[in-house]
Amino acid sequence: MVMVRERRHQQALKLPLPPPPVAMPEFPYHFPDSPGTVDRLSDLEKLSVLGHGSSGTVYKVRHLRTSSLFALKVLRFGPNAADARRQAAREADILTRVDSPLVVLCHGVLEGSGDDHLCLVMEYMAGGSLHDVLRARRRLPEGLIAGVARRVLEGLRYLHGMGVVHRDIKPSNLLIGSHGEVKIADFGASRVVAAAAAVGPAAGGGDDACAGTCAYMSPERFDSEGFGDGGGFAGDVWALGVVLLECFVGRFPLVEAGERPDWATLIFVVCFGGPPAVPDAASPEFRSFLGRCLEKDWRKRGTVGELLSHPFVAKCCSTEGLVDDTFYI
Ligand SMILES: Nc1ncnc2c1ncn2[C@@H]1O[C@H](COP(=O)(O)OP(=O)(O)OP(=O)(O)O)[C@@H](O)[C@H]1O
Repeated sequence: MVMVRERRHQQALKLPLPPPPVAMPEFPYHFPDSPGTVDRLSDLEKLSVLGHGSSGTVYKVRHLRTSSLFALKVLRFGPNAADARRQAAREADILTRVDSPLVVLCHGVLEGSGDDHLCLVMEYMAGGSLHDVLRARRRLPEGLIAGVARRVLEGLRYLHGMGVVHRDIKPSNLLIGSHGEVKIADFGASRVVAAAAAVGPAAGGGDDACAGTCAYMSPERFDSEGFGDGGGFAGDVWALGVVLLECFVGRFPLVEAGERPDWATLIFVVCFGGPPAVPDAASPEFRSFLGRCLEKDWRKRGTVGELLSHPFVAKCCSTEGLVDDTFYI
């Protein structure tokens, strides 16, 4: 094994290319075709804090002239401002490309008063995130999980078709509208790869293997040498599988209850452990679906297209129950 690894290192004369430079767009960024464009921070009134993330705070805001509600995501550039700016520019660049009811839309990208933060004016999602729902309800019934799976797969089909790999699918990045509709949010870790490569699971995953949240990372993102590089799109499918299993068991499913999913523990479990355990209570269809998402070899993992015709998601589409108490266990 050591010899094989040594030989692999000797052959690895190709260095990964540096990431392509991301041009900083001019702010305020205008979305020419969007009637809901917001181009001045002073037009927005802060109403409340919706949540905090690693890159900043999200506020619920009202547009003074139209009374429309938005979520204002304030990205703060800390001491490592150049990296954070590059990431924000990348996120803004992707947001300007996407336009789908399956994705949380952006209505403006604005500079704050200083140059230490950037504001994204996002579609307001009244139901919060899937993370909020799980915190309140702990577990979801299979019918709702199937609905979430279908929506996220449709969103991934749209994004992957445009060459966008999300790379951070997790409960707090799946937002819920007032009628329970699920949309994919947060493109801070995403990459655009060649759209032509997006038809299969084999497209490259980009430069920094660690972008996004490591808890939902696939084996090939933890160890591209051992599992083979090229899990960009397939990595989103793995993350979806972990999210759905979490919805079923009511806690992060890859470690024991009470154990912290730190980097070392996760590498051990994800790369060296067996396939994630699915409780006996899961139906055969759900079990089979999870097995296709959580296949450790990305080459054998289910593709988005295949999973959309899987019996588990083919029979149910509704996610209305995410905002309706009577649906819960
Ligand atoms: N468009 C939105 N509408 C309603 N609530 C939102 C919206 N965007 C974010 N939120 C809320 O704000 C919280 C923080 O979002 P944010 O994207 O900053 O961080 P995160 O995804 O939770 O974590 P991190 O960015 O560290 O991975 C979310 O969990 C969600 O509850």
